[in-house]
Amino acid sequence: MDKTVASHGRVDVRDVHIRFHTKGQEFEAVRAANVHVRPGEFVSLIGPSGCGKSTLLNAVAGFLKPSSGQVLLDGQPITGPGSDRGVVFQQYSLFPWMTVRANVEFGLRMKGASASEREAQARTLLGLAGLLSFENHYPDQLSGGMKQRVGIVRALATSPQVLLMDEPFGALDSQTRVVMQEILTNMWQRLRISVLFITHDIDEAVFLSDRIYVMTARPGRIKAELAVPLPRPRTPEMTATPEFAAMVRQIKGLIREESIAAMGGELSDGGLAGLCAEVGPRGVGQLV
Ligand SMILES: Nc1ncnc2c1ncn2[C@@H]1O[C@H](COP(=O)(O)OP(=O)(O)OP(=O)(O)O)[C@@H](O)[C@H]1O
Repeated sequence: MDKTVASHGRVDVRDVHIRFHTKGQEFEAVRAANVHVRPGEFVSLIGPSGCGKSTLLNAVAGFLKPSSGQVLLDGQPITGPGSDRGVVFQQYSLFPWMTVRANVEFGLRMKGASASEREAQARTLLGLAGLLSFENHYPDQLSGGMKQRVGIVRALATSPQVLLMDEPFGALDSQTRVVMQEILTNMWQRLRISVLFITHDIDEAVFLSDRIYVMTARPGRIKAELAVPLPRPRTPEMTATPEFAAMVRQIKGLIREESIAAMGGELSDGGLAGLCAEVGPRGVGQLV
């Protein structure tokens, strides 16, 4: 379990276009996206609401097929969901009638692992997530942060090559969220699994990631690819460094342009400046 160098888990999204057909109309969600996750790398996708982040992640999960282009895992085309990819969503998806440990063991049971294998794997991962003393609790006895930790542990239990996380901390309060980021970065540093992570939170993306892809407003294209210059292991103190602040500022600027574009023609930069003069600086922050 304690891997230092990952040899599998390379994700290649090559020139992917995703179009939906609704009510007889074609709708382009993702255009010509190229995203790569190297084995053991932590990569985030960030962009304005509705730009196609979840759509792209769903293509990697195998929940939907791109209209064109390729999605590969370790060089093999992804044709559907598989146990080589663990998925964590914002909504907790635990079985309420099962204990924490039974939830974690579920995927292993499906794969035919023996009771002793299941128990050993579940207890190792629950220990890493600081949840061992809750193994016999039921989900409704846990806080939101704990439920999401169980969700992550459950996704990791079958030893996937890649962890796909769609706004996993989006439903948590800001303090819990920060603690969850630390727990996740510590677990990732220990396991070195490849991660593709979606977030709206720029600080979160910078703190966790090796690289960040910034997407444009719809149809989602890759606007920028940025390497995070912070060393590993990451510590909370790093969020107070000039490097961290500079990266956050850079991404904020990139997303701001796209958020304005996503809000349509009625808001130009000039129009926004007029609005800011009326509502004061707090109004600007809310728009970004
Ligand atoms: N199955 C679908 N059928 C039709 N349209 C869809 C479908 N799934 C997503 N869309 C549309 O595709 C666009 C991209 O959606 P997606 O959920 O991927 O964006 P997102 O960047 O993850 O958004 P958010 O940050 O708000 O979660 C949206 O306009 C959405 O309404």
